[in-house]
Amino acid sequence: MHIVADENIPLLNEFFADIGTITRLPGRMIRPEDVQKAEVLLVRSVTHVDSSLLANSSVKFVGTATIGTDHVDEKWLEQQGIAFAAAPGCNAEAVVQYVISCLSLHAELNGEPWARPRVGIIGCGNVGGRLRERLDKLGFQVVACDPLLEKTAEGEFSDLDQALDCDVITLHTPLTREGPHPTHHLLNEDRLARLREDQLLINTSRGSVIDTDALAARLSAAGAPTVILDVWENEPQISTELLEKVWLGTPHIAGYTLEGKANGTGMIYQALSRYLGLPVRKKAGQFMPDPGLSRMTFTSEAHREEALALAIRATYDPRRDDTALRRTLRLPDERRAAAFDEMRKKYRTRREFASIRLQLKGTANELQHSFKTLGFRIKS
Ligand SMILES: NC(=O)C1=CN([C@@H]2O[C@H](COP(=O)(O)OP(=O)(O)OC[C@H]3O[C@@H](n4cnc5c(N)ncnc54)[C@H](O)[C@@H]3O)[C@@H](O)[C@H]2O)C=CC1
Ligand SMILES: O=C(O)C(=O)[C@H](O)COP(=O)(O)O
Repeated sequence: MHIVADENIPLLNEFFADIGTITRLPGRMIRPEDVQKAEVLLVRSVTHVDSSLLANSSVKFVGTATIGTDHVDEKWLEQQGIAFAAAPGCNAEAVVQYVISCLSLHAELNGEPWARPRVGIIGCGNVGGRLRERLDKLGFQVVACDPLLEKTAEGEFSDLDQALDCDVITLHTPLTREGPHPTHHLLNEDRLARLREDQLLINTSRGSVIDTDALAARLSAAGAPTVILDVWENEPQISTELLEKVWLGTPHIAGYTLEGKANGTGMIYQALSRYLGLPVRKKAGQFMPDPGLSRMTFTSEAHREEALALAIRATYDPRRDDTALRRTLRLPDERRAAAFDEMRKKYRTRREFASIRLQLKGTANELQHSFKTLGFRIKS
């Protein structure tokens, strides 16, 4: 069996070498001639999978090791009888931890208590729903907006305007252009105009959920909100004007923990195995190496806010990725897009909170509860 795969999918050999022969290609460079004789195509978010790529191919199964599926024409695949599998929720935990890190950093730099702001979560699926639950338990006031879920899911939901009125607004919708609640340019000029200077807006969904030109203009006007962007319109050719104006900008890596990426590969391996009628023998967890940082200790002297900030930041500090992305502003225009992709390709090994075991010596129960809620493991 011939498998064509994006070279940035981790653990390709470990999961797929005994299923077929793997040809690895840069995701943005996969061409019709590359897949013509392939039976299986494995991609990440940068490969557009549609009739123009697959019309003359022998591909019978497409897997994307990502949560988002806006790069795949699922309707066309279905019409052609080509099986398709994505990896829902694979890196949801990574994105949640990215947002929590941003919230904690923002609170610390503004000298504000950690759980004070009201957080508006727009899109409450795997990422937003998990974030909602965690922030609720940590004592945040959460305003959840998800018009597609509100009729079926438990819990209270609010409308978009209520979510957009919160101290923090965080976007977790898919990118959609059709249906009753499309998200393309959901945050348009009109909605962006209503945002206030005291608000923080975080986008880890897809760049096109916000209108770039309108956001750049809003950030140049008086009373602009603080903005953190992980995702951008027209990646990898992102707007340098916008990058200069946001508080933090990262190169679409919110989901890039080792666990999140490996889960993505594991999920499409499972789907392909089931499709081929093969036994599912491997799991992402078996390929996880020991983390570089495996233990931290806090004593009874530990102050809750500081201890949480320290542990969160030791695991992930968004300023590091922001600094690296901002460095690309110095490059000539023609090299910037490649540098964006290169940063993602060579992204360091980032681990999740659960990879760290905390030793708590006589600390208050409240601190233990917060650490557990965040997902750290406590050494008893
Ligand atoms: N920055 C990154 O590295 C990553 C980005 N993502 C992006 O995050 C998105 C969300 O991920 P998940 O939560 O796992 O997806 P999901 O499909 O589990 O949840 C999305 C939720 O958004 C809701 N929604 C749809 N349209 C809406 C609208 N107009 N207003 C409010 N809610 C709406 C849906 O009802 C659903 O509950 C993905 O589609 C992907 O584009 C996902 C993983 C990593
Ligand atoms: O899972 C998703 O959806 C994402 O946004 C991915 O984390 C993006 O990573 P790449 O597929 O672009 O490597």
